[in-house]
Amino acid sequence: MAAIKTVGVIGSGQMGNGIAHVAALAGFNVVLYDVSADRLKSAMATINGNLTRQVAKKTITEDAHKKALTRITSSDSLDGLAACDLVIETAVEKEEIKRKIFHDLCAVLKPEAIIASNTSSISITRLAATTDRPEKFIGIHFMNPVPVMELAELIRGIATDDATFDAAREFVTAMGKQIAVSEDFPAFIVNRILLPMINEAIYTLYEGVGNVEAIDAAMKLGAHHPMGPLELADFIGLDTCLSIMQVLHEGLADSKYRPCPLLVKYVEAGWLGRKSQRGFYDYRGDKPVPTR
Ligand SMILES: CC(=O)CC(=O)SCCNC(=O)CCNC(=O)[C@H](O)C(C)(C)COP(=O)(O)OP(=O)(O)OC[C@H]1O[C@@H](n2cnc3c(N)ncnc32)[C@H](O)[C@@H]1OP(=O)(O)O
Ligand SMILES: NC(=O)C1=CN([C@@H]2O[C@H](COP(=O)(O)OP(=O)(O)OC[C@H]3O[C@@H](n4cnc5c(N)ncnc54)[C@H](OP(=O)(O)O)[C@@H]3O)[C@@H](O)[C@H]2O)C=CC1
Repeated sequence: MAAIKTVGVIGSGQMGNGIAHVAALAGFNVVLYDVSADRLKSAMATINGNLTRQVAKKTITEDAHKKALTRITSSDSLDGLAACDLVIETAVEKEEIKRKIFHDLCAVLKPEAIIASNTSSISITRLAATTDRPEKFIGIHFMNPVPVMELAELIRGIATDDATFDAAREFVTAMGKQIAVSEDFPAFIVNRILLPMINEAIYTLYEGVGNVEAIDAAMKLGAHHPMGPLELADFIGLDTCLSIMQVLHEGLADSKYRPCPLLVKYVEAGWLGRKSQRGFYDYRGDKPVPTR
């Protein structure tokens, strides 16, 4: 298989901009695509801001910052991804949206290109089956924030061939990440363990066992988690948390994965966490204020 030089990233949200940032720093050419030109603009500003912070902290040089930026181009059309050797899909955690993206992407992509999904939970085998190249399809699941977290999970679908797995492993290693290989079961390893914990924290709030501050303080100070579970849920995005719990609940058919009704209510309200300025905390003022 030819070496990966140009990487496409679909979706320029928090994961998409993080993957583009780290891939460009690692020397890959990156084409960042999103349906919204405004989103692309703000993603480029976020990447520049995060690179600037790394320069200030002396983790990268100013030259590396400048070079990384020149390696990233943005495109508001999928046609912009035609020359990519690898495309990583990182749009919202909704299967029907991902299926449509893969359908449209296959029409423009060269036949030898690899397609990866950064999905948090959805079956790689099922997503691969919507493409014209299931043997060249793989799950590469980065963690948030991508520039900071050390891990990426690699998930093979039933048809993923060895050459694709090896190329993905090489790519992730070049990005400076460690790998955990997961079988293709709902939510893989990290989210199979992490999301039920977050969902349980929301039940703890729903049942009045503790308020937002008490629950987060308990897990930060009592279990040394870097963020409390409700703060982390806001950071991930409550829509994404709910989608992952729904995939676990449906995919494993076990009531222990039932999404907490309070999580459903927050998502229905459009209170999605940090990205919408309100979730278990309200981020519109100087300091986050608990909403319960
Ligand atoms: C849902 C899924 O599918 C899977 C997932 O990703 S689940 C989520 C996994 N992620 C986590 O669990 C994150 C848990 N939280 C943490 O580890 C930490 O709170 C954190 C690393 C995010 C921030 O740490 P902190 O100490 O509170 O903040 P801060 O001191 O400002 O930042 C620590 C470092 O991260 C960097 N950083 C923080 N946020 C960043 C961002 N969004 N982008 C780039 N760099 C960032 C900072 O520059 C800083 O770098 P140095 O160590 O070089 O100084
Ligand atoms: N948040 C997290 O902690 C993690 C998330 N993930 C996974 O990564 C993916 C993205 O998550 P995240 O970055 O948090 O989500 P965000 O909501 O931050 O970003 C999603 C982006 O995708 C865009 N988008 C929506 N529809 C399309 C489309 N049809 N084509 C292209 N772009 C589209 C959105 O645009 P608009 O807003 O205009 O709709 C938005 O810019 C999900 O699959 C998620 O499960 C994986 C690891 C960690």
